[in-house]
Amino acid sequence: MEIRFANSPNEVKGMTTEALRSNFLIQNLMQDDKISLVYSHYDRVIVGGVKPVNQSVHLPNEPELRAEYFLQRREIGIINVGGDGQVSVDGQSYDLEKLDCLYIGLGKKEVAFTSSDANNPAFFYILSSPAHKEHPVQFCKKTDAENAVLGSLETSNERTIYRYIHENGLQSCQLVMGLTILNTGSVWNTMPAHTHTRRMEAYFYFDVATDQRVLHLMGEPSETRHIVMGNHEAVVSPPWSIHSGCGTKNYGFIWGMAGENYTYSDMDAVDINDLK
Ligand SMILES: O=C[C@H](O)[C@@H](O)CC(=O)C(=O)O
Ligand SMILES: [Zn+2]
Repeated sequence: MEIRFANSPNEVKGMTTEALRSNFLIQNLMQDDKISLVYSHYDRVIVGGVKPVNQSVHLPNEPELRAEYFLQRREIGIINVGGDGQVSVDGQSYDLEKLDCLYIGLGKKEVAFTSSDANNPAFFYILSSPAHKEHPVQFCKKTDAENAVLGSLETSNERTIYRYIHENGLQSCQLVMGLTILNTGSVWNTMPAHTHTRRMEAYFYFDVATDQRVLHLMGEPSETRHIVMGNHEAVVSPPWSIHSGCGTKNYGFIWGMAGENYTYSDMDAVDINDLK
């Protein structure tokens, strides 16, 4: 598991493209029959990806956690962005089709991931944060998630937001998680942008065509930077940073947060005219 420490806004201002990418961009999350994990010191969130092909892949107990098992003091949200797959939790198996979500609370010991078809494997994106109370395993299909249509074609940001783990959905200690899908012809996410210093956020872009890219925007509203991203890549947004993106074509992304509060709508909006 890769460990990444936090950066101050002043440090980030002076970063080169390469430094921005090595601190915030997470690549190669989906590797055949492997689990990839990055531990971020922003709210101690772990970002990961699992692509089981020919065998089941287990959630390991990472030495850095100094725990008896991964979820001893953590919770985890899982969303499948690939073919049909299964997640088994202490022997109980759950079927996850594309864009279904599973929440696993603190205390569960054995978590394993499998794909139904090696020729069309599941791609599980995972996000884990520290937890202090046990919540049961909860499952949500995309069709059952609370959703809201935002933006317009006129401003190239017509999109549907699906909320899975949140105040009125799957219950957690601090994890908030869902996804956003842009309509054809819309390329902007989260514009107007916002910050929420109470929570960090991570984005994972999916359904980005191989010959297309998303220019992800980060930084303080008056000091924006961009990171060019491809399919199945994640990016960590510090609590003081905007997180927004513009694609060369429409795409989808999973967002997830952890931190001080649990309120999806708690955002400090940034006026487009104030961006620099
Ligand atoms: O704090 C909330 C997050 O930034 C995202 O949910 C925003 C988003 O998906 C969008 O506007 O498209
Ligand atoms: Zn946000």
